[in-house]
Amino acid sequence: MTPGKKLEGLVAATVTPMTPDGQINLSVIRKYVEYLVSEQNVKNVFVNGTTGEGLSLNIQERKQLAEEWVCQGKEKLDHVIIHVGALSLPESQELARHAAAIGASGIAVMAPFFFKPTNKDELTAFLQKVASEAPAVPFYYYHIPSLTGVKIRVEELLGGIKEQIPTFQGVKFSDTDLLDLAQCINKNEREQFAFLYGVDEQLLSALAIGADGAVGSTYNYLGQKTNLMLQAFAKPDLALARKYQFLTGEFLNFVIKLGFGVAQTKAVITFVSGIPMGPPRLPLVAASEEFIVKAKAKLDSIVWPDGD
Ligand SMILES: CC(=O)N[C@H](C=O)[C@@H](O)[C@H](O)[C@H](O)CO
Ligand SMILES: CC(=O)C(=O)O
Repeated sequence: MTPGKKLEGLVAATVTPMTPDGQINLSVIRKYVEYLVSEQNVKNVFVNGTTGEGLSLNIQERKQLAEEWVCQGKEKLDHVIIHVGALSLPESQELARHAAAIGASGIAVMAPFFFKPTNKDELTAFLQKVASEAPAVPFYYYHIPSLTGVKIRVEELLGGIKEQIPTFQGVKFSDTDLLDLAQCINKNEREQFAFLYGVDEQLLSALAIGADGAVGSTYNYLGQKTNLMLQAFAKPDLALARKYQFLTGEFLNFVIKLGFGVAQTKAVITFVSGIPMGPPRLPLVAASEEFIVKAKAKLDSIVWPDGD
């Protein structure tokens, strides 16, 4: 891992491999790391988040997964970010201390979502109590209002945040409100925060407004294609960049209509990578055979540009 390097480009939100009987399967993580680096050209991971079913795992499992990712990623990955958010503050603090102790390159926290913070000060207080347990580890806020129900605008949250949380380093922004994202970027130019977008199907729009990169589930299997989109955008060859976004969007639009969530993501990564990611944990249920057949046919049917 490369400490101090600003987080940018693509970050894969990893799934948690499970055995058919529902235990976490640490044994495939070494291969998973190799696959991401060599097949997808993705060198950053976000572990135990939404895609990783982090909130469906117990503390012990979350620690074991964090350790395995840091250990396997040490030589091969640039950043291993561990999501340590939890409903219970002491649990979240324990996970933050653990992530620091094992040498994670960053930690992220989503807003607690059963009893919810109702304003910026309450949310900041919670985040501060977690971040301060890992005083040498870059801290990211994970904004995902569609799942947490916490709709406090990030623009508002960021005002003065460095004073409260000196390790604050950026935001994983999983919302479609690009006005909020734009204001965050515009108002925090001096801070060197990383803004990582989390709605993969519209990443290009976020790049246009200044996002530094992206964290998402689809970079597990569309990472290489999305990297070509980033290159086209940087060139800039907007027509080519749009072509990539249209095509990744064509796949996502198709699977979203079939019903697309973490279970289906696990199935897609399994057939693309050949690594068995296993079933999800209840209340999620495994993707159907019919979904797998249709999704695979769709992905195979897409004709990608040459990329140069
Ligand atoms: C709600 C959710 O899981 N969002 C993911 C990350 O934030 C995305 O990567 C989506 O899985 C992706 O954009 C496909 O809809
Ligand atoms: C998508 C994402 O970042 C997550 O799974 O947490």
